[in-house]
Amino acid sequence: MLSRQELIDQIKQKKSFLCVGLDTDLDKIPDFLHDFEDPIFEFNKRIIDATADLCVAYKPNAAFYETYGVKGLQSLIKTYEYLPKNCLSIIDAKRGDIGNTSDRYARAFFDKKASGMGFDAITVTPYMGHDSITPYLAYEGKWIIVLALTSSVGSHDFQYLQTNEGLLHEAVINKVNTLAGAERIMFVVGATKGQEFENIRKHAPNNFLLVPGVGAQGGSLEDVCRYGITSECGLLVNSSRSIIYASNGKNFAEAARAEALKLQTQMATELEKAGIL
Ligand SMILES: O=C(O)c1cc(=O)[nH]c(=O)n1[C@@H]1O[C@H](COP(=O)(O)O)[C@@H](O)[C@H]1O
Repeated sequence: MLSRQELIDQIKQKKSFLCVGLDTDLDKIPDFLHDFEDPIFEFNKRIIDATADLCVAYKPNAAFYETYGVKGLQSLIKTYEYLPKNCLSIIDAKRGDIGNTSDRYARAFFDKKASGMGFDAITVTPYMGHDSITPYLAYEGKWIIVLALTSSVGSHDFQYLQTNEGLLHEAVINKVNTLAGAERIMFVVGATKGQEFENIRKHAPNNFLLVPGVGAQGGSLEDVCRYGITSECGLLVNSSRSIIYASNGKNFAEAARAEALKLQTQMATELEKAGIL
């Protein structure tokens, strides 16, 4: 489990705020891996081995495992076990439900004794309000990563609606920040929303932001950092497909490392520019 200070220390040590997304798809992994008993785990293991010194977080997306039923869950549990302890482990589950159900989701992903998984952090949707978020806070030291302004095309459908408390995503950030401090709460802000980070930082000056959308979705790391980076970095930038599917040949792990290294090199420059290194 990584505390906020430990996460910041890792970022400085590795000169990286990269999160590698493990959106592992049996249709996209190299053919030779299908000869293994657990191709998903074999793929993840090699990606992790190839990138662990370049990133500070891993984010398996639950959908890519649940789609394969029991076997997929077994691959997810093995992947969780394999994740390096000096990296933040994020389960991208995007759950949201009434209190007692949220408590079960929290237990499923946070309580290793119950499920075999003890992730450090979970992504949560805020739509059902505070009682859909507080059950996760009962798990001491775990992070809750709340969707605020997503990278999706549909983000305009609801997230920019004007409310009495400002734009809906602003209201989400303000309300959720009353539930717990920045050592427990992060927000998702899509990299495709580079121009929005200045405003987001007005509402979330201290929170870490999980920023997906660099790579396959076209978001720019430079744009994100222009207003998103803080004196403690405050960013975890995720990329999934552009790293893990850089090649589908025998060299896929080396190709993934090369892509991760490109991002890590840019991140080191941004950390220096911000005076963090
Ligand atoms: O919560 C997320 O991680 C998330 C939020 C968001 O606004 N946009 C977004 O793309 N994601 C996730 O981030 C990952 C992005 O993957 P790539 O586009 O392949 O880098 C996927 O697992 C998405 O589900």
